[in-house]
Amino acid sequence: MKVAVIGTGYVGLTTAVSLAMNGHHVIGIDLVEAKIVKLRQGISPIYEPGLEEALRQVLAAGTLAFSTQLSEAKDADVFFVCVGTPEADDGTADLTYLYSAVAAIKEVHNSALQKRVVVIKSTVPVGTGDKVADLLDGCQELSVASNPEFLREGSALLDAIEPSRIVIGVSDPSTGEVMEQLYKGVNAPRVVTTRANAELIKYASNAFLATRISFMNELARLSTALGTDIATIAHGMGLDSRIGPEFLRAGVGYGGSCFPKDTIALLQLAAQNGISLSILEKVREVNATQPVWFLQQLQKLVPDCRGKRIAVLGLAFKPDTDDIREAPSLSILHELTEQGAAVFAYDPVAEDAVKQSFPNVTYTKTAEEALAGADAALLVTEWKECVQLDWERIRQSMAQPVLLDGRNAWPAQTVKQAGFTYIGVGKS
Ligand SMILES: NC(=O)c1ccc[n+]([C@@H]2O[C@H](COP(=O)([O-])OP(=O)(O)OC[C@H]3O[C@@H](n4cnc5c(N)ncnc54)[C@H](O)[C@@H]3O)[C@@H](O)[C@H]2O)c1
Ligand SMILES: O=c1ccn([C@@H]2O[C@H](COP(=O)(O)OP(=O)(O)O[C@H]3O[C@H](CO)[C@@H](O)[C@H](O)[C@H]3O)[C@@H](O)[C@H]2O)c(=O)[nH]1
Repeated sequence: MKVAVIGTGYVGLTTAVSLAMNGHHVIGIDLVEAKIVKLRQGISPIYEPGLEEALRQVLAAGTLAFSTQLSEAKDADVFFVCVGTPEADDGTADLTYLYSAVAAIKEVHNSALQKRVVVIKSTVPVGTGDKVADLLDGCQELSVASNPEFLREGSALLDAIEPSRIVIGVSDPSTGEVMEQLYKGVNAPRVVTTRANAELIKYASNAFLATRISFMNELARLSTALGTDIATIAHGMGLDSRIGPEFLRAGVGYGGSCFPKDTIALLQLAAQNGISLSILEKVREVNATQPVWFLQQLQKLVPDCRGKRIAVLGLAFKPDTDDIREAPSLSILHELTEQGAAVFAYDPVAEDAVKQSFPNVTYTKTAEEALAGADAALLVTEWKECVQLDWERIRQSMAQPVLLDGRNAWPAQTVKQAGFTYIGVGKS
């Protein structure tokens, strides 16, 4: 099929590459010319292991092309809308990009006889698909499907190729058939339902995952008070198949481009409908205070950070991405610099994104460099470069052997044996 993918961020780019790998003829569209220029050269504007290689393969095979002009894709059978839906000032999802993409489709699409589908992949509030259908009312051959995306940054392409499920929201069977043709050969359970259900499945999934994390983070605070080990507790809980092992890792809090904005958007959607999602409110509150709680643990060991050299390892909101949107590292850097600490930070790929906001931080080329001479070290993102370290050498290079493990990823026993004072999140 001929497919236009509008927006070449995480979702658009991985959608375009995976569809092209599946034999569709795909054209990726973005307003930002610099992105398109790079993409045409096989350079991915986002960092993810393996993504650039896959991009180059489909470019070479001729199944994927890029343009700034949607008119070049006017013959597409399917228009994927993958533009951002960021948090507006009031916490609702800002649909400006989405509606302008829809207007562009309406303007360029080639009013042929065959059916064409506008697929909303962006995360949007319940009712948006119906509004888009209303906007396209005059275009008989265009129908609208909601097809939310569940990929995770860092493994986005793999998640697009092998999704956990394909959720398709449609209002007529023939649109469902086009979607089925599009995903032919993709081995994943299907949920074919209404657009509204599909839209809510997306928000509910993210809200539930965020809830698990905040539940474990709050429990970690109790675990610290009791002297128990949250990782062992999570393991014991996760063996129950009704609970499962995923998303039970306590840490410095969740970040990223999705959980923060999608939880507030869901709260606002509920409020607009007269419903209070009080559990979700707490989830956000716990997440906002988790970096604060973490720094209180540092205070136990370093009561006054003024003039102290503090190493911060990891800045991206999670490993294998250069995304720093809503990363817990940002509030940690802010607080430490406010307190007058001399902060030495290391991240294998996210340094440039952070630099502008924190010019007073010293950025190092290796984790070892950040740790040398430090009075304490904080693990904020569990990059392998920040976790697999020669602890004997680090012990000798640090001014004070103090480790605060914000991801429970350092080997607690090993570092203690090497002479470090170690504190994790909900474990000591
Ligand atoms: N990032 C994720 O992991 C993820 C996962 C699942 C769902 N989502 C959802 O998918 C959507 C996109 O997320 P993202 O992270 O890829 O966003 P992004 O902001 O990284 O990328 C969006 C891209 O769309 C482009 N764009 C905006 N308006 C356009 C237009 N009219 N025509 C062409 N291009 C246009 C922008 O220039 C940008 O490159 C959001 O709704 C998000 O919530 C994101
Ligand atoms: O047990 C855990 C798991 C994750 N995290 C943190 O949670 C955040 C989000 O992680 P993850 O969900 O892996 O990354 P995202 O790429 O933001 O993916 C989420 O958000 C996407 C955008 O909507 C969805 O598509 C995905 O299904 C959903 O997992 C990160 O800061 C992680 O460090 C924890 O603290 N503990």
